[in-house]
Amino acid sequence: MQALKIGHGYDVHELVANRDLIIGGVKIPYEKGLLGHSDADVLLHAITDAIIGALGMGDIGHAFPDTDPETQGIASTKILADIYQVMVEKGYRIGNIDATILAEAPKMAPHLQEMKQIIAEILKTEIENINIKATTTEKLGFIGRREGMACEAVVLISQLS
Ligand SMILES: Nc1ccn([C@@H]2O[C@H](COP(=O)(O)O)[C@@H](O)[C@H]2O)c(=O)n1
Ligand SMILES: C[C@@]1(CO)OP(=O)(O)OP(=O)(O)OC[C@H]1O
Repeated sequence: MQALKIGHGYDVHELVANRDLIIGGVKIPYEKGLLGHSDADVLLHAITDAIIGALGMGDIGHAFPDTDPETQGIASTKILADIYQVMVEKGYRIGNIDATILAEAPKMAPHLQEMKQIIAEILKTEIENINIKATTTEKLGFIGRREGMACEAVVLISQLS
């Protein structure tokens, strides 16, 4: 029987002026962007953390410390691609991913298909295996006040036969 493993990821970044808003590898037009040591792609970080979690290897900050000057401004597509390689070397492939972006604005819906395409390409899986959705928090809390965004992701990985 092929072994299945599940992982969960959660990430938060602050919204600030003079930063690009990059989510799921897509640059989204908006008045603010997410702050981070990397490009602060909250969706890719949650997915990366979910894969790392499924592999039982800790978290994204362990693999990519935010104190490393070498990775300042790194694209999170690169981080996800690196973790994908680790996953393959350990003998696993993606089963499916389900992720939820928590953001009051802007609308993510017009960009979800492109995000899924980018993620499916990096993880060498069918686009049908990737589900991404978005919700507001009904103007409540730091997300509702547009001070930041969060993302949750779950991933199933299965052993290569
Ligand atoms: N940043 C967002 C938030 C939500 N959406 C889409 O709008 C729908 C309604 O959101 P509620 O939080 O009011 O339930 C939701 O189903 C998403 O499709 C979005 O695109 N971007
Ligand atoms: C990705 C890393 C590394 O560049 O930095 P940030 O962009 O600050 O993102 P965070 O979600 O705090 O995750 C871990 C970090 O080590």
